[in-house]
Amino acid sequence: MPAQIATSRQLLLALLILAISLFFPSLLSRGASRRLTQLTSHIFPSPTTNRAASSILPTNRPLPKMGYEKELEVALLAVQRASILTKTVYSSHSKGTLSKSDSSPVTIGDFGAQALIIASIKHAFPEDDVVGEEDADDLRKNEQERNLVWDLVQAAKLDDSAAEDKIGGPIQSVDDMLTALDNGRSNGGRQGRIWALDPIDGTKGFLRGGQYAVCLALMVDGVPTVGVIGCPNLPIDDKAPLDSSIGADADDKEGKGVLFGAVKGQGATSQPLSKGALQQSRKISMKAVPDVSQATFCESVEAGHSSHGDNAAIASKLGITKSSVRMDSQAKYASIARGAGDIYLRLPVSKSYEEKIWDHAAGVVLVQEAGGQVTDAWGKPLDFGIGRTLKDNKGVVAAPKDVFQQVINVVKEVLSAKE
Ligand SMILES: Nc1ncnc2c1ncn2[C@@H]1O[C@H](COP(=O)(O)O)[C@@H](OP(=O)(O)O)[C@H]1O
Ligand SMILES: [Mg+2]
Repeated sequence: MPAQIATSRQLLLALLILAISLFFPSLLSRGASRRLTQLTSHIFPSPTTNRAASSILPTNRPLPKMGYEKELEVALLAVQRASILTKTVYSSHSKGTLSKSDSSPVTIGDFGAQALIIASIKHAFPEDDVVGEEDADDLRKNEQERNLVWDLVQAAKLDDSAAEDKIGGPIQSVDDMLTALDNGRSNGGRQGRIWALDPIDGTKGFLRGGQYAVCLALMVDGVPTVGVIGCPNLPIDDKAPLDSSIGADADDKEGKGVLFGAVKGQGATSQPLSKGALQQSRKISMKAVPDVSQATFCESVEAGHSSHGDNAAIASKLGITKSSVRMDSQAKYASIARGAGDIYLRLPVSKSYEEKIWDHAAGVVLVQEAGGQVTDAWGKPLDFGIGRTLKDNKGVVAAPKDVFQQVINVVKEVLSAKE
């Protein structure tokens, strides 16, 4: 009761000061103005204020519902279903690999997962655009490959029929499958709702028997807003230690498969990536790093994707003596978001390479919502609104907010020394 009286008094006081500030702004001292901000933020807490506090202190309370519930649910189910397909291909001997025009590999798993996810999005949100990594050109030319993908697409189903219905049920025909694949050709942009999809991120890891991820993000007016990542080969246990074996022992399926989700302003979660209904998710957050020299940093397995030499120089300047954890795909973002690792370094190898939006959008939402910060290697915000690539950015650095500045200063030092 006394608390209620105090709150209504505070409310009256805030309204009074607000009225003065509107009609007689010059009468308001800086102190009164600060008090007004404190009072209003206490009485009407903003989602951002809540997020900053909750990202440091993990809690088991359910996340507040503040919009994008349907987008998150559809994305989680779509990624869950596509992951069933990718797991089938992962465990089969032949992965139907083709070489793309940029000589990077693509498998029947990439095509099948993209078709399933885009069909789900178009069922739930027919007006939305999709920037997908793949298209149907190769499948239209290659009947054998097309039939293999069609078999996979028909076989991948969620156990829960209500969940299947939410994402539109099975794709009805080969033509519908090809159309779904081709619906990923959007050029992206700054306006409206655009999904960024990487059906199998870390294809080289997928082929090697390492980590890979099914990644989907909704961007609203160029801002990554919903992010979902399925990691079939990561341990379910958020607290499982992250060491160099993470990218190598993926054959052992016991206790593996995680589905991560995040919505801007609402925090990030993980849950097992099983075939059944979505499970109770756990809130995840980045680990506090009181001493950066004790941090665990992650980098690509592929030296062609991120400069191992520059990453090592940065780690050494930060006093980090532990060797890096190398793993493919956005499993790196997911791993630091749940506090298994701390820092993700992706220093550019080639000056001309433009990072693709589908390689980062989902991971960025996850890390930001878990209490981290992500920029390019020069500390510039990543601009997802200029098209299919991050053409105004070079490289990527992700770290907990508390140590971010310290890390980016060293990254810039190492980059400047090379200029
Ligand atoms: N020269 C390069 N520099 C940076 N990234 C590159 C690259 N060549 C390819 N990539 C991207 O690196 C992604 C994999 O990242 P990682 O090394 O973190 O696993 C690839 O995604 P796909 O595997 O979806 O093609 C591809 O888009
Ligand atoms: Mg990728």
